[in-house]
Amino acid sequence: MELTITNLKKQFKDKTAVDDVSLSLTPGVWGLLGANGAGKTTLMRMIADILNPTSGKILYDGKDIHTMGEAYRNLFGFLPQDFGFFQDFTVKDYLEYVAALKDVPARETKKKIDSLLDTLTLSNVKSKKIVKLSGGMKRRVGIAQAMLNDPKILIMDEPTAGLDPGERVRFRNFISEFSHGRIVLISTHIVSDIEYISTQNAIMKAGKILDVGTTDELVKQVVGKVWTCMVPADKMPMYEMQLRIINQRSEGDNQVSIRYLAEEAKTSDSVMAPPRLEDLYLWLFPQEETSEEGK
Ligand SMILES: Nc1ncnc2c1ncn2[C@@H]1O[C@H](COP(=O)(O)OP(=O)(O)OP(=O)(O)O)[C@@H](O)[C@H]1O
Repeated sequence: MELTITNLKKQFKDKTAVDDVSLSLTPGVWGLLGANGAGKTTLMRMIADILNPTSGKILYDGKDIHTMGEAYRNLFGFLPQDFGFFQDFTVKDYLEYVAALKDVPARETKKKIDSLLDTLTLSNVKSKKIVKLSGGMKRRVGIAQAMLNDPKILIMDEPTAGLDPGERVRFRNFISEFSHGRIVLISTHIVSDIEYISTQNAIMKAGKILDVGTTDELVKQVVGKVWTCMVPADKMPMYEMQLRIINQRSEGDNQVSIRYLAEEAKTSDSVMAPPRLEDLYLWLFPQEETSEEGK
């Protein structure tokens, strides 16, 4: 199974949101990383066949997705970033409605919904109206609707936004298990949410794919550029000005341990640290703050 994206472009008036993207998606979890406005949502909407490319092609096992119509939609699940719910529906009614739209066979609907509600810990709110749910619960209902038809291709735009730490861990495990034999593409700002489950990552900047690789392959770019050291707390303002600090933790005794990015050690006691995907992200997107909620 393969989704082949070739020279894909989307032009909005004078803005090129997706600029000549070529990418071959194979089964596994794909992390799509990029700063705000990089073009992730636009790319995902074209893959979901709800936005027409200006030029370029998307082929599913050699067939143009535009010509596949219903057949493509049947093997597809999509969680958009802005999810317009039917707020007055109960969770169960809403999922039944989506299941009918997606042609899930009636005899399988109840079992499928119950199983998703259970996995996404929504069983005890299934009779509640969606309008009454918390943000994280609504997001999980969104994830459930995307998965109702057991999709072979699952595209999720920021699925972990609003999930609490426990929910994120469950989400990661669930997606990791689900991805066998399927293509799962996830965009997120929360790098740690995909770093350990992604088979491959694609890094997007200004409409282009900068790099594609496993987490281990990609982080090689910042080997030798991530450092840790201890500094006196009262010197922190100076270090904050001079260094690209990724993390800091007060260690008591007026000491702060810091993790920073630099071509070479900037203090005599700095120790080189093994890089993480977040380090690479910050190296590539220096102005971008990563949201590490839930950590
Ligand atoms: N319908 C549209 N009309 C005009 N410009 C658009 C439209 N949709 C997106 N853009 C622009 O295209 C660029 C890419 O936007 P897109 O939403 O794809 O980025 P993103 O990587 O998903 O960002 P975010 O993480 O903030 O959602 C942005 O500059 C955005 O303003």
